[in-house]
Amino acid sequence: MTAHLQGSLFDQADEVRLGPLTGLARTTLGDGAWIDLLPAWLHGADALFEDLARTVPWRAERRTMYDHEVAVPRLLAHYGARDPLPHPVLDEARAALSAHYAAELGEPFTTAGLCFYRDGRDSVAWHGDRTGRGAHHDTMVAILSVGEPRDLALRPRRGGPSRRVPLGHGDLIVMGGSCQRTWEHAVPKTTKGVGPRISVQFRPHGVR
Ligand SMILES: O=C(O)CCC(=O)C(=O)O
Ligand SMILES: [Fe+2]
Repeated sequence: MTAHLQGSLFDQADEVRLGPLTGLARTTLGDGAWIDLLPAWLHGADALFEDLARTVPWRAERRTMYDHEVAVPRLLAHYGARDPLPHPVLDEARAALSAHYAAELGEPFTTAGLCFYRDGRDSVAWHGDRTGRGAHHDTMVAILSVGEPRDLALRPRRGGPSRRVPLGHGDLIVMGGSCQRTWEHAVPKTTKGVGPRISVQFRPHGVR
């Protein structure tokens, strides 16, 4: 009896599953941009972190900056629309997001980009996801975060104060409207002792 109870409690804590999206709350940023937030959408986020850290074929990339080749300060992986995602709960997350935003977005989320921030020195500089259609069209980028929280910073492109949203442990943020065009986002470096974080970014076709 006792052993059974312990077993089921352990299973519950370890179970990786999504909650409902009903608690999503929208914040209007201005210039047609908004963010939707849902803290702790994913239960068992630590277990998913461990699984992704171990099983995803992480790539360390290098980029040319001016005339130097520098290491990209995070590890990366990318899954196209037809690639199997590295954990079944990510397929569920993509389907749930596609269903929830179907009317507003008008198309499904298809691709998944993954970033692994090993410690506070890993980061992503200010940018918008506007290599593709995000440059000219309203779109959405949904990000599920597991591992230790890191701040996602957001600032208006035309200038003005930035805001920071700490994201980790199964939190969901969706950047929508003109956010990729009129706002920029970043994961700033930090000298605080922070543990590793993995983010999963779901995007529609042609948005990068
Ligand atoms: O890790 C994050 O939450 C943000 C990543 C990001 O902005 C990107 O890969 O375009
Ligand atoms: Fe981005």
